[in-house]
Amino acid sequence: MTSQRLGCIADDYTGATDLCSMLVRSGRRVVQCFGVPELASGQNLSDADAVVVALKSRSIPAPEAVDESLSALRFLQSWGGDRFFFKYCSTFDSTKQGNIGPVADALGTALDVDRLMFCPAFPENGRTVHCGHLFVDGVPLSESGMRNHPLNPMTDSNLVRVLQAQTSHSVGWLSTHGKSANPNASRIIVDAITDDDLRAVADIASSERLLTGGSAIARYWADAAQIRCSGGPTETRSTDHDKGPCVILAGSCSDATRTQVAEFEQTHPVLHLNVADTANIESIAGMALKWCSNHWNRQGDQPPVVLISSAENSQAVDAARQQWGEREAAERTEAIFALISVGLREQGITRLIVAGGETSGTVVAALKIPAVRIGREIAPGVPWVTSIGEPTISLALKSGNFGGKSFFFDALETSP
Ligand SMILES: Nc1ncnc2c1ncn2[C@@H]1O[C@H](COP(=O)(O)OP(=O)(O)OP(=O)(O)O)[C@@H](O)[C@H]1O
Ligand SMILES: O=C(O)[C@@H](O)C(=O)CO
Repeated sequence: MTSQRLGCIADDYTGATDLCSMLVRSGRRVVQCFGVPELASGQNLSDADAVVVALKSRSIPAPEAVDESLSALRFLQSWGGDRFFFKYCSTFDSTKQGNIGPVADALGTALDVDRLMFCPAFPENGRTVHCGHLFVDGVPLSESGMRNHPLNPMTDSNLVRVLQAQTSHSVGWLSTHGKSANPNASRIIVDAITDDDLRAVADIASSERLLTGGSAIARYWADAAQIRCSGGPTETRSTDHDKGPCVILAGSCSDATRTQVAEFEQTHPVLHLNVADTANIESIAGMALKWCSNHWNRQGDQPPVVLISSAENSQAVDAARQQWGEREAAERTEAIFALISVGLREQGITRLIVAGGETSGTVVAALKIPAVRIGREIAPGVPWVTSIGEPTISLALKSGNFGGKSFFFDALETSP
């Protein structure tokens, strides 16, 4: 086995955690950094086989996404990365203005790579690509829930067309079963319906210096490219706060998270925030924190687990948007979750489960967590992680659409 190391750039926080969880499946040591670390930050990444820099670059203007991605690349090169992976969403979340095409092009130029493959498929989570078209659980992307996504509505399932709108390079597609269109194009959407297809794609791409895609291909590619594998994920179990109280913060508006919250509410306390409320955010957060501490003070056999949700149903979200406008309602919600997470840490809480990519970003930023080590997997694409630095906190950061109905119970069962 060679000692090649893998540097990854992910365009969102929970997407990055998803990628990490796939890479640890083969026994790699993986560290996820939130934002581009200072080169002299002193973080010891020397024992990592792969480092994933998580950005929040999915929905920002393309030139900014390019700058941040190139700065992440420079960091990963200085860390010692030999191969590079650009991770975006398995539903190819992007707009006509970008950012998948512009970022991939910029990384390709920086690494002197002419031909780039795009492999978003994640069969285990129902995302497949056939003849260049993306399907979610068998439904064309443009007919799936993604067509209504507030930031990146995906209204075209044909990824060749979607990517072509974002790059001046020619775009084609290729399947591992010998079919292709415009196979000499310099940007290739790769079909994959099963994990066997992904293994075949990984073999084809094994000598590439840069690959782009969803999390699922990354693991097979890392194996095929013989990326260093030091053996065994870092254990996330922390002895001093085992199984203390746990709080779930659900800011995701996805149907999957709503179903998970409803399931959890049947047996556990749930607080539904009213974001439309004109009270100031400090008093809304203060009320939520008081509600939590009341649960800690109750005697019981089990450590208490409670959930705070901001998006019980679409009416609650619509009401907040009507009151504050779309952007301000989201910012207000995020500010409330930020205050709650800081308050919870002051209360000594060391286990947090967060649903939603933006919400996870807000919580991690509020808690000033620079990086995490990856631990046990809860559901495909969602592991427990442990913060690096003091005080240590265990987190599960879930992409809105990930996990089955019982996700929060699964997280508690596998919890450090
Ligand atoms: N009641 C609400 N009113 C307005 N905005 C809300 C409300 N609840 C949540 N939000 C905002 O909606 C956005 C949800 O995005 P988030 O990325 O957290 O979840 P998601 O889009 O479901 O998940 P993912 O991006 O992981 O697929 C956040 O900005 C959040 O603050
Ligand atoms: O690829 C996925 O589906 C996830 O990692 C993600 O990025 C969701 O936002």
